[in-house]
Amino acid sequence: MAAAEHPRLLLPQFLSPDLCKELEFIHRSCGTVGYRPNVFSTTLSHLIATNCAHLILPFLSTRERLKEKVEEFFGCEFELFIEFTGLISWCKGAYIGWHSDDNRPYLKQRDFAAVCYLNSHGKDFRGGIFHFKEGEPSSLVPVAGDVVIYTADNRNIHSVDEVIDGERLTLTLWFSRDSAHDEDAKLIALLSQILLSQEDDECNSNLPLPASDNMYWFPHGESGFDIRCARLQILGFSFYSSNDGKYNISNTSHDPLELLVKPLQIGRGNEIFEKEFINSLHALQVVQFYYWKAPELATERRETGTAMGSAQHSLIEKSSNLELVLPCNNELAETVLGRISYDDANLSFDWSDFALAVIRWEDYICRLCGDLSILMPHWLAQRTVFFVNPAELKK
Ligand SMILES: O=C(O)CCC(=O)C(=O)O
Ligand SMILES: [Fe+2]
Repeated sequence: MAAAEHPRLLLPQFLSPDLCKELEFIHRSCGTVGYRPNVFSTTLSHLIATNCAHLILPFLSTRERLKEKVEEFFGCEFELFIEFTGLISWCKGAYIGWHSDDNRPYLKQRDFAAVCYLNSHGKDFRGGIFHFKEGEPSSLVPVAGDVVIYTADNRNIHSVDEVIDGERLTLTLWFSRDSAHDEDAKLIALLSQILLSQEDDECNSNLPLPASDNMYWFPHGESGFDIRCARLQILGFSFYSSNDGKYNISNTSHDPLELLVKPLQIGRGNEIFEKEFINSLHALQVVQFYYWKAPELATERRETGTAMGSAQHSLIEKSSNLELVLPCNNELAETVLGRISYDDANLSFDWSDFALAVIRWEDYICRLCGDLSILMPHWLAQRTVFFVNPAELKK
């Protein structure tokens, strides 16, 4: 069958390995339960709504590069709007049968799809192979950095095999010709609200604020798990009460999940890290940042022969009454989220590297917040969220 009957485009290695890791860090720190069983997602509006507007910056240049590619390939320059941008992960048991992406009355506005693979089949997950019903290529094995673009109509009916193990992560975008579905307009509206509410509250402006608990709850029969607990737990950490048990479960008459929005500490093995985090999402973001940077931190330590973070932290010996007892089925969490692989599978956890990661995370967030404050007035004036190097604007 001729290619024109099934218009699609493959862009191998369109995203750099480090960008794939950065987006993975964002998803694992900020993601919520998704729209289908065993699927998790992080949308740009969710990032803005949870006080992490600065974390939309790493998406922007790829978003624009993809829109240009789609317009050029399908010959519709300057006609398209981005309808949706999101990180979507599929865990054990997730799959989708034959469908086109515009196959519901409320999805008719979708004209094109771009799926960017952020991790790789075989290494990070098993199953999850993509198939087109007709035309070539008939199957795609996800490889981190690769992108597939296709029309959202029935010329590109496709399916994804069930994920057997691990977490399959993509950055997925849909494009529309209909300006009523312009994602930027929604983002600008949200950003303007946030800007207004932040005027009186400067100091906490770059720490994550959790959404409602149900957005993090993965239900399973009578039990389930909170994704914030699960993500920490599968890496070997637990949450601990700070303030000598002031917030511990026995002192709370409310829902134990409320402890996740209060100050807390984290621990591992017999040790609790002394730093207090403002809430579970703050702690989770720093832990995920550590895992993004861990290979580079370990190399630095080996090369310089010193643990640079060692001067900057102290550990408290664990006392069991401080561990937060939360309603999380850990066994289920491990089954659903699977084993996590890192670049260097032999990398062992190191608290002094972690302490250094805390400092590097603060620098990273400060840089993004600085960039955001330069870009935001331009976005609000032009009613679109665009990428430009902030240094260019300062000139
Ligand atoms: O993740 C993929 O490879 C495609 C997912 C898909 O078909 C969809 O979300 O509609
Ligand atoms: Fe699809």
